[in-house]
Formats: sequence, structure tokens, C-alpha cells
Amino acid sequence: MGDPAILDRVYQVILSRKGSEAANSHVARLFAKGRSKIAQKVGEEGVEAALAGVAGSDKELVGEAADLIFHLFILLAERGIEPAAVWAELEAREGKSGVEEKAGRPKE
Ligand SMILES: N=c1c2ncn([C@@H]3O[C@H](COP(=O)(O)OP(=O)(O)OP(=O)(O)O)[C@@H](O)[C@H]3O)c2ncn1[C@@H]1O[C@H](COP(=O)(O)O)[C@@H](O)[C@H]1O
Repeated sequence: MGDPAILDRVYQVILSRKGSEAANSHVARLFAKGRSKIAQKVGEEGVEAALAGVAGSDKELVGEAADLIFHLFILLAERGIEPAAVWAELEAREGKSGVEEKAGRPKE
């Protein structure tokens, strides 16, 4: 099975594409198109992952999950946010039940 260290390697490649020639790079092309286009791509990949989760094969869902994570990383990079900030957020939530968290939210 895959090694999660790939996440850091992919993020480093994404960073290295900032400002580089867009002709042969999907990432550089997206950076050139800007934040809104990158965000749109994340939304599209999210929908595709959701659809694969309902009606696709395991292989299709794995592929869509990879597309989603990859494009989410491009959005984080565009905003100058390191994935480590997301890992820290998950660590901060570790052991806190989602049900308890929801119950503790202020009433609207
Ligand atoms: N992990 C990925 C990866 N996953 C998906 N994709 C590309 O993401 C695109 C998604 O397909 P779409 O049809 O949605 O994209 P599109 O045709 O550009 O669609 P629109 O923008 O027109 O909507 C495809 O071109 C995929 O090849 C990826 N492209 C690159 N990487 C990694 O990023 C590295 C750098 O890539 P480049 O910047 O292209 O050199 C690569 O070495 C890989 O490690």
C-alpha cells in the first residue's frame, strides 16, 4: 500500500510549480488561472468523489479521492497554507467526538 509521505512530496512539487512555465505543467496552468479557478476545480473534484462514493467502483473512488486531495493541496498552496496546518487541526480534534462538538455549539 502507499506511503503517506507522498503527501509531502506532492505538496513540494506543487510549490515548485509556482511561477513556472505553464505549457507542460497542470499545476502551473492552474496557478496561472488563479484562485477562483482552483477553488472551482476543488468543488468539481469533490462532487466527482461524492458521486464515485455512491455509484462508482472502489478504483474510481480511489482515483477521485486522489484528484480531490491533489487539487485541495493546490488551493492550500495558492493561499500559502502548509498541509501541516491541516494535520495540526486534525490533531487538535483528536479524541473529540463529533456528536459532542455539535451539541456544544452556540445556539443560533
Ligand atoms: N497528482 C497529480 C495529478 N492528479 C491529477 N492530475 C491532473 O489533473 C487533471 C484533472 O483532470 P481534468 O480533466 O479535471 O482537468 P482538465 O482537463 O485540466 O480540466 P479543466 O481545467 O479544463 O476543467 C488531469 O490533467 C490530471 O492529469 C495530476 N497532475 C499532476 N499530479 C502530480 O503533480 C505533479 C506535477 O504535475 P505538473 O504540474 O503537471 O507537472 C506530477 O508529477 C504529479 O506528482
